[in-house]
Amino acid sequence: MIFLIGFMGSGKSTIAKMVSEKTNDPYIEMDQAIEEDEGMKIRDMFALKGEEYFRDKETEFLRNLKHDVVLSTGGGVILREENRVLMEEGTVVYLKAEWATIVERLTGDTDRPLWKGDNTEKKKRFDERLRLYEEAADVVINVDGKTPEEISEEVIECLK
Ligand SMILES: Nc1ncnc2c1ncn2[C@@H]1O[C@H](COP(=O)(O)OP(=O)(O)OP(=O)(O)O)[C@@H](O)[C@H]1O
Ligand SMILES: O=C(O)C1=C[C@@H](O)[C@@H](O)[C@H](O)C1
Ligand SMILES: [Mg+2]
Repeated sequence: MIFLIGFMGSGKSTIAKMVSEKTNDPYIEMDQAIEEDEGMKIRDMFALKGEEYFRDKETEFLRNLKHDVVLSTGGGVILREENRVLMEEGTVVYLKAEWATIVERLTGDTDRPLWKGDNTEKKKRFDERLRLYEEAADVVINVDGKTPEEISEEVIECLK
């Protein structure tokens, strides 16, 4: 089991897909799986049911994960201790991006419910999470200035 963790925009979906293609392990997009189970977009879940409801769905998803997969997690999966413990079942790879890289990639994005407000608010969320990503990670990969191809190779290398 490979868990890719990291802030919004760090490249989890891009890299999970690539690693899965190279290793032939199935790939699951956690946000998408929850949206399908709930029949609702995460943005709407946040608006209609609240963030805690979505966080419960994340924990339920991890509890029920049985097969060996490459999992692209949601950016906030590290917030709950239970999630961090559940992920100890597999190899947790943290895609670590500088703040500037995240801003460069997500400027103009309107799809992510927690990518909102001014830059100070967003940067605060980023800074508060750094420690939790580090704590949950078995492996840290710095992604700044690297291509998806290079990063996916690094991920595969560290699984050997
Ligand atoms: N190594 C890279 N170099 C340049 N651009 C990248 C790289 N990895 C991802 N991107 C681009 O950055 C954006 C965010 O990537 P991606 O959606 O994979 O991140 P994510 O971690 O899955 O984000 P989220 O948590 O919001 O789902 C996309 O437009 C993607 O094409
Ligand atoms: O960083 C976060 O808290 C989130 C990231 C996304 O992947 C989604 O899981 C959701 O928008 C919350
Ligand atoms: Mg993603």
